[in-house]
Amino acid sequence: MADFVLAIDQGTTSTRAIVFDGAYRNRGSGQMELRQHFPRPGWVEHDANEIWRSVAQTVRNALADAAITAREVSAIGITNQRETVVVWDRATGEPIHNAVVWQDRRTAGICERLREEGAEALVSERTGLIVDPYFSATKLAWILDHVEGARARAQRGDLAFGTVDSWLVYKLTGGRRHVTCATNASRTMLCDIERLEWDEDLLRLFDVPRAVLPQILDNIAAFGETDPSIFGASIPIRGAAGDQQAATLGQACFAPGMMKATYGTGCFALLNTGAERVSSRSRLLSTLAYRIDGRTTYALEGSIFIAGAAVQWLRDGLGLIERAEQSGQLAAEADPEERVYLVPAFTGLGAPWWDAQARGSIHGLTRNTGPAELARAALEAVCFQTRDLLDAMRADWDAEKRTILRVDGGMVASDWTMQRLADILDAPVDRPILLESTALGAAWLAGCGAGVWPGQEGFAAEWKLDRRFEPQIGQGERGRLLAGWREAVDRTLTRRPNC
Ligand SMILES: Nc1ncnc2c1ncn2[C@@H]1O[C@H](COP(=O)(O)OP(=O)(O)O)[C@@H](O)[C@H]1O
Ligand SMILES: O=P(O)(O)OC[C@H](O)CO
Repeated sequence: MADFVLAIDQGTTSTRAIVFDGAYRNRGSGQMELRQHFPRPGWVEHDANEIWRSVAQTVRNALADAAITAREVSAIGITNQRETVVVWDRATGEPIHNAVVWQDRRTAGICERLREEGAEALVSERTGLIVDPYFSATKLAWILDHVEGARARAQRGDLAFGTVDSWLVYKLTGGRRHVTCATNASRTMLCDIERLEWDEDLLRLFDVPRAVLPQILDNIAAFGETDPSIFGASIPIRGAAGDQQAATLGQACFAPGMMKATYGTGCFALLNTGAERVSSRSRLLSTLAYRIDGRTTYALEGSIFIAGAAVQWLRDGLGLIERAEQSGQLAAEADPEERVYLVPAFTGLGAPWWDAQARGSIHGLTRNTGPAELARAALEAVCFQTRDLLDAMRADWDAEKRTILRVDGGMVASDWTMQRLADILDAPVDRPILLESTALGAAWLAGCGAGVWPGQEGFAAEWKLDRRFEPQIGQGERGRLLAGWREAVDRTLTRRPNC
């Protein structure tokens, strides 16, 4: 059997497919941008059929690029933007509404009401999440309430709900399978993350009929076989995971205490807490890292909404740079005596603050402040926000452990930012050679499931360091930097966090 494994990475802004060989080398890939629909302020939608077409096309392109046929692929692994909701008609396979994307805030009012009614305790106990429009449940209920006749059809069992993994498995298998993986289920706000079952109390709370829900599978499982008409031969789908969990796997963060952070447009950090489900006192999410062989591994997760997006703002908003990679060089020219802080709350602040109303601010401007100081402030903001997440994680779980952070995503190409990150965290930052962690994680699930790739230990042994960034500044300087950042955040928040 060939050891080629195909990863489908269906992200928020683009869809990618990568063929990996048994040495985890990228042997061919395809990528397509996805159109973003903003029907009203705060609303974000995707066309679910376009998502599917982009997957089918990028897989074909990746196979062609690798010069192999579907017959030579041992297995497919799927990873996806999480929380995004698709509802389709079981008879026709047609979505009844555009996919409502994780960023969509249309159900903010519903969440506010649920919080006022005291739903937070139940939601947090069963799901490890906080009541927020980010997650799937209220988006699903919204579709059922706003598409004519949908609720009655859902109750009759005529409609199916899925996160993007579920939708793709359904399409790939020619409509034969309606399943989801445990990590995606854990983000719906409908799943009990200890029993790994849909929860009756939550279904009642969010008014979701059980008949629309998919079956929950482990991250390595028999998800189905692709319909032979799609790629010319049937390929088994052996793995699936939400994209941040897949990156955790791709970074081989299998041991408790290991942590990864992915720096793309935003940043998502996950700390493996092992078999222990940690309830956060700092408003981090307590979520699934993965579920393999019927055993659940948990994680604490923190999300930063603006990471690389701050660099895009320097480029597109301020015109200070032409290309993202110039940001580090510009930041290095900043006057060390100038202390300028940017709090990039462009769309509110995520964990651990969760202040949706906060907006971005700049502190410490003087007549000497110029492009270099602003570039440094934008890159440092990503580092300070990561420090806030790390502090929250340490407060929640085993403060004694020395954390090593494994990083990936577009921003980690910047040596300046990675060094600053290590300085501000006061912890080493490890950048691997292979930066395709998300796709690799999905491929590993599938390759391991198909028996053509090694298990956790063998895979972890192959994780290779490109460069370790060690902290280089003293405690005094770090303390001054952090104090300045905390003051800037304090002045930006619109409400005090309840932690
Ligand atoms: N050398 C660099 N220095 C700083 N930021 C960078 C660099 N290269 C890319 N970025 C930032 O990384 C982001 C792209 O990363 P990527 O992982 O592709 O994101 P996404 O998957 O969210 O689209 C962009 O926001 C870009 O501004
Ligand atoms: O598609 P990405 O990489 O922006 O990731 C989105 C996250 O899964 C949302 O929770």
